[in-house]
Amino acid sequence: MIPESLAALVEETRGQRRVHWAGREVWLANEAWGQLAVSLQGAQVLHYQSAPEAARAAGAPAPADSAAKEALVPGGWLWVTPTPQDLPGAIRGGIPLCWPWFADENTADESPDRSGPMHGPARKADWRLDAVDEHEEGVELHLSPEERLHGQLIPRAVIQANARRLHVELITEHVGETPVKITGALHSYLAVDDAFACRVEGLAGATYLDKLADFAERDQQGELGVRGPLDRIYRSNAELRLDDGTRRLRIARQGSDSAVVWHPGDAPPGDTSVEAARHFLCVEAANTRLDPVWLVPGAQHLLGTTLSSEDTTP
Ligand SMILES: O=P(O)(O)OC[C@H]1O[C@H](O)[C@H](O)[C@@H](O)[C@@H]1O
Repeated sequence: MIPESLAALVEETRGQRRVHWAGREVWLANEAWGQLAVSLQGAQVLHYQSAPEAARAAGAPAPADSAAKEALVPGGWLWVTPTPQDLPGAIRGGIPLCWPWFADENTADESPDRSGPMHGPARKADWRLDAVDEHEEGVELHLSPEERLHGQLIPRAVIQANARRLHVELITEHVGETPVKITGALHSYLAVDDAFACRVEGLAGATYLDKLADFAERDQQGELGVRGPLDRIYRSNAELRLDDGTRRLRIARQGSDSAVVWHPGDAPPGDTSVEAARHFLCVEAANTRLDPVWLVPGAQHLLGTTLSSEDTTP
């Protein structure tokens, strides 16, 4: 579910190409296996739609969103705001890479006054496409930041897309001399019919920190039904299912013992209308204060997420 100007660029693509959208350079693919859009700002996947999903979605009506400058076009597993911030802001939507910290959790390690940017510098930085590995079944992209973002750590991103799944990896390599603590997230904005009619399965019985209640620790009673604003960090490495009543998305995570579920309710950030916000739910593969990673010199950490549809995956 992406803005119609981006959807039009994807539809007009035959094979692969680079375009400019919302002031960012964006790599597009429209292939037999499906569609993919990746912004080079932040190595951020903006859109993924498998060919089987496209066939099912054809003809679905666009959701009403009169407040937006342009309509959100249905289709795909990811949501992008129709009113993105100008550069150097980050685009709200798709899968932003939060690195090397989640929210403001260990900015203290970066800046003693905890003044580092929310979710770290990676999501606003320029990344370059180091390699595109195409094959009949899909594509694999490798990206790295244009500039050093940390004195001792180097991140890189791997994005794989084919007709069955979207897989994103954020790999951190320690090239320095002293141990460093990292957190982070693959901050997936998943496209849903109605955020407040969603069910997230796989978290029943898990404990969570409720960020809307000063990080109070609670237990998840039964499966999670989203009915309003929430901002929770679940202690869980379980595979999750997001059911919005129209489709079921499977969310697997690698190297992540924290699952963040976030929706701002009827008070979304300024770059998103209330109506547009009804069509996303964030379910994030994360490392947070519950499972920070201490990287030692020479070590690597991989944070990954794999999205697949229960309808298309055998
Ligand atoms: O507005 P952003 O900086 O993109 O952050 C959006 C959201 O990200 C995470 O999900 C956090 O748990 C939320 O507390 C935060 O509001």
